[in-house]
Amino acid sequence: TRSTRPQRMLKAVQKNAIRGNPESVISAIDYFCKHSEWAMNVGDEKGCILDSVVTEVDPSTVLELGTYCGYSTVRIARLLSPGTKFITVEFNPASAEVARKIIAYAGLQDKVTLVEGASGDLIPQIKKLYGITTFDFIFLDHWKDRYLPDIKLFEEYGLLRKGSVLLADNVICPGTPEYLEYVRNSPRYESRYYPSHLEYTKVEDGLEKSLFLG
Ligand SMILES: O=C(NCCCCc1cc2cnccc2s1)c1cc(-c2ccc(F)cc2)cc(O)c1O
Ligand SMILES: [Mg+2]
Repeated sequence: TRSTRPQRMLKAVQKNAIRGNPESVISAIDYFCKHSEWAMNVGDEKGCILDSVVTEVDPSTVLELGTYCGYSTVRIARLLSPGTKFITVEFNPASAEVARKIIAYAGLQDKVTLVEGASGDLIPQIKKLYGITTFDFIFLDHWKDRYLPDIKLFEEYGLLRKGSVLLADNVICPGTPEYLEYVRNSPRYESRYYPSHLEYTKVEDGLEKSLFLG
C-alpha cells in the first residue's frame, strides 16, 4: 500500500541526514517540507523562536503535547541539559512510530520519553506515572481545541509552578482563540505573542508564550 507522509519524511531523514547529528535531521526535514511535501512541523522560522525560549528557560522538566514526527522534539531535546526529564505525547500511533525512529536517528532517544495517548486522559496521571511534580516548560502543539481545557487541567492537577513557561504553536493558524483569550486575560499569566508564519509558508501564524505567576 502507498506510504504515508510521515514514512516518506522518515525516508528523507535516513537518506539526507547524518545519524547522531540533530542539526542535520532538522535540516533534512525542513528541506523535505520545502521541496517535496508540506507537513505540520513547527518549522524553521517558529523553530528558532522555540529554540530561544527553551534556551532562556533551561528547564529541568519538559512536556510536549503533539510529537507528530518528532521535529520539535529533536529541536527541544538537543538543547536540554543532561538529566532533564522530557515527556512528549502523541495521539496517532503511526506518527508516534515514525517519531521514535527520527528521534533515535538524531541520537536523542535517551533524553525523551514518548507516550502515546490523548492529553485529557494522560495529564491527570502524569505525576503518578512519571514522578513529575511540576513542569518548567510546556510546548502545546496538539489539537487546537484542547489547548484551553488542558491548561486548566495543568492548573487543577498542580502541574505548574510560579515561573512555569507555556509556549503554544498555531495561535493564529489554525488558531486557538479561546486559549489566547484565557491566557491574555487571566491575572495568573503574563503572555507575549511572537509573530511568525505558518511553517514553510507566508501565511501569518505565531507562538504565544505564557508565564505562570502562581
Ligand atoms: O493540527 C495540528 N496539529 C495537531 C495534530 C493533532 C494530533 C494530536 C492530538 C493529541 C492529543 N493529545 C495528545 C497528543 C496529541 S497529538 C496542526 C495543523 C496545522 C495546519 C494544518 C493545515 C493547514 F491548512 C494549516 C495548518 C499546523 C500545525 O502546526 C499544527 O500543529
Ligand atoms: Mg503546530
